[in-house]
Amino acid sequence: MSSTAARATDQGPDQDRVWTVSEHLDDILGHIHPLEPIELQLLDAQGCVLVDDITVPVALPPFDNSSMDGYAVRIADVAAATRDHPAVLTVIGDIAAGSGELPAVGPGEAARIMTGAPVPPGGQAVVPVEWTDGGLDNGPVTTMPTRGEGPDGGSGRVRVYRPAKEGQHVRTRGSDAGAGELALRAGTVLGPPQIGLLAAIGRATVKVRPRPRVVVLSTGSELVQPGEEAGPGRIHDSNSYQLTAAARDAGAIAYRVGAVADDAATLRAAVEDQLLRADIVVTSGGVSVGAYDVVKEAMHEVRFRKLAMQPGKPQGFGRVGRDATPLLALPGNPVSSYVSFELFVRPVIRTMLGGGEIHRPLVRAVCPEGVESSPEGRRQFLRGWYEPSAGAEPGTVTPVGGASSHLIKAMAQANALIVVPEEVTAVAPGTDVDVLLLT
Ligand SMILES: Nc1nc2c(c(=O)[nH]1)N[C@H]1C(S)=C(S)[C@@H](COP(=O)(O)OP(=O)(O)OC[C@H]3O[C@@H](n4cnc5c(N)ncnc54)[C@H](O)[C@@H]3O)O[C@H]1N2
Ligand code: MOO
Repeated sequence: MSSTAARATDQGPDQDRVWTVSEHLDDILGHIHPLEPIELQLLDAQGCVLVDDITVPVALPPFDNSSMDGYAVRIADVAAATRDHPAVLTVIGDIAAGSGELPAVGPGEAARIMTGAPVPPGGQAVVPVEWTDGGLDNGPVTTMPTRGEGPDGGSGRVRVYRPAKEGQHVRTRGSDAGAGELALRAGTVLGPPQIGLLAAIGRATVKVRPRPRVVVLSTGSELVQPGEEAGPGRIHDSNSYQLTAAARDAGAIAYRVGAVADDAATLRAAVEDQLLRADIVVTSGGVSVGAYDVVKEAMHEVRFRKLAMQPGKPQGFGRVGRDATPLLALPGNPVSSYVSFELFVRPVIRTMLGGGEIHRPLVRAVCPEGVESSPEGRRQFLRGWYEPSAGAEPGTVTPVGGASSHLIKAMAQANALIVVPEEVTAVAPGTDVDVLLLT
């Protein structure tokens, strides 16, 4: 063993011990903190966690406004209106959404008003245009005559066929939220409706914990980029794509770095180059016991260990560079790297985000087929297809493909991981199992 390799392994009498999944996760999360808040433009804050309570600065809506295209009227004027005996009112003008100057509606008068337009002084209710003749003196209409035809539709008067109640079709000032009311609580994850609310109350920016920036590097001289021909003995680099997509899915900003060849100096330089834009570095491959295990060779700050899990036995974790950026070194087998991401990298991203769920949901489900064998002493994560049940009963889960960690197609056909505990070596058909949901 070279001196570099000696430093790269957990030290002491314990160095060959096998770590449990939770010990490794706890060790990692013990070094991870939510990122420092920053002020972001609204759309850049999507999916981020709000740092402060946000209050409504001015009432929402800010003024009484119409919820219908119609006529602003006085109640008394239309109280006795019927189809046979309509109220006939003088139309004094148009009020469009955005109007600043409002005509006052006096007795016997109506103002044509559009949805969202401010209700004018004197206007006590809005009668929808469908309750009127639209000013055309030809019975009820279904739409308003357009602007070009004049506010009164030609006659200067409108016939109203139904009475209206005070405030009918008027959305009052503050009916959504009053000034000073709590709009969003600190800790809220900003989804589309929350971003809409912030915009509605006039906020252009908001203080949130930013998305962690994850740099994904794959290692291996056998790797060829998709789109290029894979020559003899070579394969396409799928891990860097899968892991970058997984990082985005977890809420991170992810940068995929093309595969780095199995050369320690090249890998070290590539990692150091990336540190400037990384809150987390994820590598795939090069962590086992082979002669070309480059991550182990290059990253002396990383502690490499064996975990009691399958797939995903070899893992590394350390902090690199001036900012002690966390680096998670995942095994290269495609299923191993993805399962490791879900178990270890996703919680790191979610912890840095500072809110929301850290882990994928874990449910119980019946496994009608059972599991023929599972290695003793290792927690197995089998790929599965989970179907929820219609009622309160547990759903079902069916294994997809075998246990081997090169089965990329089966992984892509699964939506869950069946968790078989360390002490269980077989699952009888029809037994309940733990299932980690991946969607
Ligand atoms: N003698 C032993 N050999 C191995 C052991 C062991 O304990 N003793 N552990 C096995 C296990 S478990 C795993 S997992 C792998 C981990 O190996 P590495 O992390 O060093 O990964 P590589 O050797 O670089 O690659 C493994 C496998 O995955 C393919 N690969 C790698 N990168 C990619 C990528 N970006 N896209 C697609 N496929 C990739 C690579 O070609 C190999 O087939 O070690 C076992 N060996
Ligand atoms: O642990 Mo390896 O990750 O089984 O293929």
